[in-house]
Amino acid sequence: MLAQSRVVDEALSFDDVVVLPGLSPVEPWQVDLSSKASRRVQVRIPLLSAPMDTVSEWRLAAALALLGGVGVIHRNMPVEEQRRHVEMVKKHPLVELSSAAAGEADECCRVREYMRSLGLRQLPLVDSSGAVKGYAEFSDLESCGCGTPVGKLARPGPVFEVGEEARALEEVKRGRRDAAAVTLGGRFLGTITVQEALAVYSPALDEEGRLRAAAAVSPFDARRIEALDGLADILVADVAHFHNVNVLEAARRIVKSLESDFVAGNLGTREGVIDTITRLERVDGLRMGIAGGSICTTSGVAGVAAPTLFAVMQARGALREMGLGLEEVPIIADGGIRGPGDAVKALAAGASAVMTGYMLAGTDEAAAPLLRIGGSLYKPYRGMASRGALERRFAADRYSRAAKRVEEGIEGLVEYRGPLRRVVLEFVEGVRAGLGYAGASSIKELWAKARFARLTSRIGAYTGVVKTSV
Ligand SMILES: NC(=O)c1ccc[n+]([C@@H]2O[C@H](COP(=O)([O-])OP(=O)(O)OC[C@H]3O[C@@H](n4cnc5c(N)ncnc54)[C@H](O)[C@@H]3O)[C@@H](O)[C@H]2O)c1
Repeated sequence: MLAQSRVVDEALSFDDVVVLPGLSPVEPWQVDLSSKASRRVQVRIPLLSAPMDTVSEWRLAAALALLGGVGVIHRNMPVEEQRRHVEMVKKHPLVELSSAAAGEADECCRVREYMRSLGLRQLPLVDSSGAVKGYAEFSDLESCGCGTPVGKLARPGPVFEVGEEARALEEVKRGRRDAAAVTLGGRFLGTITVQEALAVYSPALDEEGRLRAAAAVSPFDARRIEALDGLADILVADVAHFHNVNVLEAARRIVKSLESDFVAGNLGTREGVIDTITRLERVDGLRMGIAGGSICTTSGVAGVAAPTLFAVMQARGALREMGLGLEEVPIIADGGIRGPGDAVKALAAGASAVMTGYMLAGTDEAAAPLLRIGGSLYKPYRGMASRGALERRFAADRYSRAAKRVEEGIEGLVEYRGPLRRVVLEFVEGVRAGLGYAGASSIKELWAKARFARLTSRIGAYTGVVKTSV
């Protein structure tokens, strides 16, 4: 009887519920996915990368912001390095660049092959210092003999500095060139190609027209917070248990003077949210979910968890009790998002955006190296409380201190998934389809309309049919 009375709630996770279909006012492609990552930070798509050292460094953060989301740079590195990563995103060109270009000493057949694969008539050539030497013309390479240094055939052409992408795009779009080189301080950054010029971009931009970037911090790390404040759009608290009086007190001391938005987390319960908002002068967002991640072992090690869907529902209830709107303190659903279906459930429950490491870890842009094992390609992926990640933290940051003597994460591999763009487009189309089924033309409408039903058994894709399509 006592045990029974101590069960205070039912912690639903993604597999326990479905969102019910509803009368749809729009077609899926018309669904607007713009949202907020925090009180003042708008995003075009409701997707944030988790601050994990196998996932979120500047390359991924820049690529994600170009597609409309926000990357949260991890804190497993010295303060100055994390600041540089945020700066790299802020200085990044506003178009996606093909990072490869022919070197001056390369042989013509390799360059020709590369140009053929991209369908290019021209390609910038760079020297070993990263300076652009000119452009190779495909027509010249067709007749050259193999072994000819391509640099010899280079013709001059315009070079665009970061900030001049609009002009470079215009050149390429109007067909004056097939490719344009973009440099940063004279050093080659990448090439804008015809494909890139024609693609539709909706980057997430700050007030000055630079890409959005967020950074993970510990509320105890005043030096890191000071170094990143005002540069990163959002400072995202990165502790496993924000609902700790010491963490709350440390956060209380720092939030007052912050220029950047501050997202508190991780939190899992209504009480955690109420205590956080009551004690802190400013909370610009809530990072909800404890122990839901695919690499997280907290629930096994400690017996404690707040599944992400449940945690979002708890936050929504707490905000309602406090008379706060979902747009005033946006909720970020963090942990265990396996794909767009889980994201739709999190959004329907009241989240403004989802945060994921797992979905992005296998992409080209993720921070970990690509590995070939037995003919298949993988990328390492690990929890931030795994042994390897903690060792790196303590080596890189002498101010870091261990609060626990136990690991709460594993180190593993995920399958290689190609460019981030592919994964994000799949995500966006899935979420759009979900909102379409639910009868919502925007996330705000989904909050108002969505209805959940409990599942009594598993549905779909469970017939024993073997998939042959790829
Ligand atoms: N989202 C999750 O479910 C989850 C779970 C475990 C770890 N992590 C991640 O792993 C990394 C390390 O996390 P961390 O918070 O253990 O590291 P940390 O050493 O940075 O801890 C920060 C502070 O959080 C508080 N805290 C953490 N765990 C606590 C507990 N069990 N009981 C009471 N207070 C506690 C303590 O005040 C501690 O000093 C972070 O990046 C974190 O986000 C995430």
